[in-house]
Amino acid sequence: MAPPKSLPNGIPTSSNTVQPAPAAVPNGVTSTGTAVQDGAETKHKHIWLVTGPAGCGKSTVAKALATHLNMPYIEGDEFHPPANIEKMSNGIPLTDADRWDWLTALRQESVRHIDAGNHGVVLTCSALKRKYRDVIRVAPYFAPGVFLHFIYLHAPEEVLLKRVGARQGHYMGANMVHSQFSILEPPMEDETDVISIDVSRTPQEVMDDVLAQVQQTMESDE
Ligand SMILES: Nc1ncnc2c1ncn2[C@@H]1O[C@H](COP(=O)(O)OP(=O)(O)O)[C@@H](O)[C@H]1O
Ligand SMILES: O=C(O)[C@H](O)[C@@H](O)[C@H](O)[C@H](O)COP(=O)(O)O
Repeated sequence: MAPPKSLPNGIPTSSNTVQPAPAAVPNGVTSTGTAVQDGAETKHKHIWLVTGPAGCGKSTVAKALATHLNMPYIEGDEFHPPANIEKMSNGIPLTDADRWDWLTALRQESVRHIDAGNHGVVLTCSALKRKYRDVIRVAPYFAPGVFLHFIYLHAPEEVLLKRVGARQGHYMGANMVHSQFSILEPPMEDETDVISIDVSRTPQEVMDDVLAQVQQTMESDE
């Protein structure tokens, strides 16, 4: 399939050029049953994208999942240009325009890891709006055969407010949480490449659920 039409910065122009998502991108993998313990066992390559608003636990979950699956981990926060970091540090929410190049960079970095021979990759990105998720959903155009899965972490705003408030040394302050919720578009039912996880539970409960659902996703498409 030809790559979608894109803007000069490589961003697909609109949803009518971003066809892939739920139906066209298979959501699972044939595995030997040991896939979750050893990702190298899987036949297909995977991008596991951990999403949700600030403080939902993306980094926490992604690091543990990457270790478990023996895959590289891409920390989305590290791919913001300095101008974005400065804005967020000053309590100014990013705009769509601020996010496009960042989203493309994350997609390209994921594809780069797949091209380099890794059997999969785990990355973090808030991906608050559906059109942001759609930017990543075109990854299989650039890495044919890769399967993309979103792991959407959700909890009430008050819970995340407390967690971001308690977190030390991060440019994203608690004053940014409300703006994240105000633009959040939780994945809809037709976004069938999404696993939803309630993160208002303990880290252990969250991780147990993530690993169970990841394994189930893989096995259901065997
Ligand atoms: N399930 C959880 N329960 C309590 N605290 C958590 C949980 N998951 C993560 N945290 C803590 O909440 C804060 C935000 O988590 P983090 O992984 O940085 O979120 P994100 O990457 O989505 O912004 C961190 O201080 C982290 O240790
Ligand atoms: O750890 C966090 O608090 C978030 O991951 C945060 O650092 C992320 O970079 C922003 O969410 C920027 O992107 P958005 O404004 O698109 O969420």
